Amino acid sequence: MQTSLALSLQLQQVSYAYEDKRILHGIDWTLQGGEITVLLGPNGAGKTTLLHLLAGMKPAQQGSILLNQQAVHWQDQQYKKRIGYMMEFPFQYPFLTLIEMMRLIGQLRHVSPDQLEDRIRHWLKHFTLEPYSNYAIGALSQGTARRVALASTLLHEPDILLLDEPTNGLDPDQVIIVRDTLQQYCARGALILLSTHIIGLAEKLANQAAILRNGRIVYAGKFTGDLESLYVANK
Ligand SMILES: Nc1ncnc2c1ncn2[C@@H]1O[C@H](COP(=O)(O)OP(=O)(O)OP(=O)(O)O)[C@@H](O)[C@H]1O
Repeated sequence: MQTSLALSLQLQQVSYAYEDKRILHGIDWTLQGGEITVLLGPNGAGKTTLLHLLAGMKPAQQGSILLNQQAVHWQDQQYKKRIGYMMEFPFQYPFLTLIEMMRLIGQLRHVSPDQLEDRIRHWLKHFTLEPYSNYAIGALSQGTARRVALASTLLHEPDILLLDEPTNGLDPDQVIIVRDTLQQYCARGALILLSTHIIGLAEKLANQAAILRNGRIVYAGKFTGDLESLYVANK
């Protein structure tokens, strides 16, 4: 993982609209490496749109995104190499086997051939996916497919992880594994931002929260303990 002591990701006056429908309104917000931040907000608040902008899937229409104080272009390949983005509904080729798909993603993310097999083995073991190695992706349960998506996201060792509702469909054992994995990954200096509707997970996982309502950040900062009250108080 490429880690820098002062990893920071900053949004300055970032706005976005779908045609004439304004979704994000002049967002100013800074995220730091070595921290897990949860992004909370009601359905339609703009969480996924915000993650898309940070992942470089589309450009901010106004404002800038800065990595370590340097503005980044949304198509900057050096920036994208550092990003691991897991979508809410990850695209997976249903006809490839699990191992074939991980090899494909590893190659697309430029993992060197001499490291790729070791990393695949590591993450398959970590997420108890080994028994499914030769299953077609389309035959996996929702929770198993989601673990595959997370393992694939980590293959190129990104130092910025953006995760859209990563624990949807996982059983409690797997939620705990994902939580512990993200905490260990963060301890290596990574910057982790995830959206979730599960307050209990957010409380156990993160120490930073942001609340997005109607395209505006109404709270951003540290929290301890009762996140539900903080959420309700920031309407
Ligand atoms: N491609 C699109 N074209 C037009 N409108 C869109 C598009 N994608 C999202 N929207 C609208 O933008 C708004 C914000 O959507 P977004 O998915 O970012 O919200 P969200 O906070 O992630 O919601 P949820 O919690 O339901 O996943 C919603 O009103 C949605 O309908």
